Amino acid sequence: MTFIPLFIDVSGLRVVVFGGGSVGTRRALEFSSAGAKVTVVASQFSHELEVAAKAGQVELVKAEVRPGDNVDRFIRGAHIVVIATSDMELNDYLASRALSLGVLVNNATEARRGNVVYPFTAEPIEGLKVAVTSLGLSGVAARRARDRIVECLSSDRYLRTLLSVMSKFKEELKESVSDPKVRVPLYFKVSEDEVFNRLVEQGDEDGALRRALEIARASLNRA
Ligand SMILES: C[C@@]1(CC(=O)O)C2=NC(=C\c3[nH]c(c(CCC(=O)O)c3CC(=O)O)Cc3[nH]c(c(CC(=O)O)c3CCC(=O)O)/C=C3\N/C(=C\2)[C@@H](CCC(=O)O)[C@]3(C)CC(=O)O)/[C@H]1CCC(=O)O
Ligand SMILES: NC(=O)c1ccc[n+]([C@@H]2O[C@H](COP(=O)([O-])OP(=O)(O)OC[C@H]3O[C@@H](n4cnc5c(N)ncnc54)[C@H](O)[C@@H]3O)[C@@H](O)[C@H]2O)c1
Repeated sequence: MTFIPLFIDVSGLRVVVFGGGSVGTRRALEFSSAGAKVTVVASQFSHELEVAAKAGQVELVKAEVRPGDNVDRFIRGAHIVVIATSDMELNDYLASRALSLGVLVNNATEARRGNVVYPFTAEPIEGLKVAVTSLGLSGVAARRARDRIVECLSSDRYLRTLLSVMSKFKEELKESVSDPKVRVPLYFKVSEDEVFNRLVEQGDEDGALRRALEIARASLNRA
């Protein structure tokens, strides 16, 4: 089994969450605040979910489900199914039904009995979004790894300046050079230039951007 990392815009997607306890609540609210249409199926719901349902943020379906029940009626039409009940046998059953219906499955109780894993994340650091997972091996280790990456990125002035300068450079180049085959080599050329890197290191955004544009102009004039 190979998991590849993706960042997904879930707005407008239909998400069905089985389980309305602490994990089901967290997932349902996160998907809902990212714009997904969320339905939670569970025998009991947290207070938070009831409040969210009253505010129209999630839909609640109260049902006691057993392995072997017809659960396809809940799953059909969903893009993503989240499995987070406290009944392990039921979770296995739900996972196998959802997988056989071709739906993306996030199994919060056993990562590899699903095909989407929920990573440890952080607020974007200067535009960089971090997500780390151990694919269920150890959440404790994955959380520590996330914290270390965040610490490292937050104190890295070079990277912060580089991101800001390169995004502006890219914007300018996209306006004047329509062919990406011409644009992209310029990004690499700039990122390897010693003077450019020194300016970035010094946090001189304006100077670094000027240098990048100079390099681009010189290359384009030569071509
Ligand atoms: C990121 C975060 C997202 C989220 O859940 O929202 C997340 N776990 C978080 C919290 C958390 N997890 C656990 C506790 C209880 C206390 C503790 O143990 O610390 C708490 C704390 C709490 O709940 O508050 C224990 C636990 N976690 C899993 C199992 C089942 C198992 O491992 O079999 C067990 C029981 C283990 C056992 O019984 O032994 C499984 C998963 N947890 C994952 C993600 C996925 C891959 C993780 C990886 O990279 O390996 C995966 C596979 C689920 C998935 O893919 O959906 C969230 C971060 C919040 C933050 O940012 O700090
Ligand atoms: N972050 C994570 O990914 C993480 C963290 C902790 C635990 N877990 C796993 O997730 C599972 C759920 O954890 P929790 O803390 O949310 O549990 P919880 O006890 O708070 O909630 C369980 C939910 O499942 C529902 N449920 C149980 N049996 C049901 C049935 N037969 N039909 C319908 N609904 C049923 C309950 O009504 C409740 O809403 C745990 O068993 C654990 O394996 C994952």
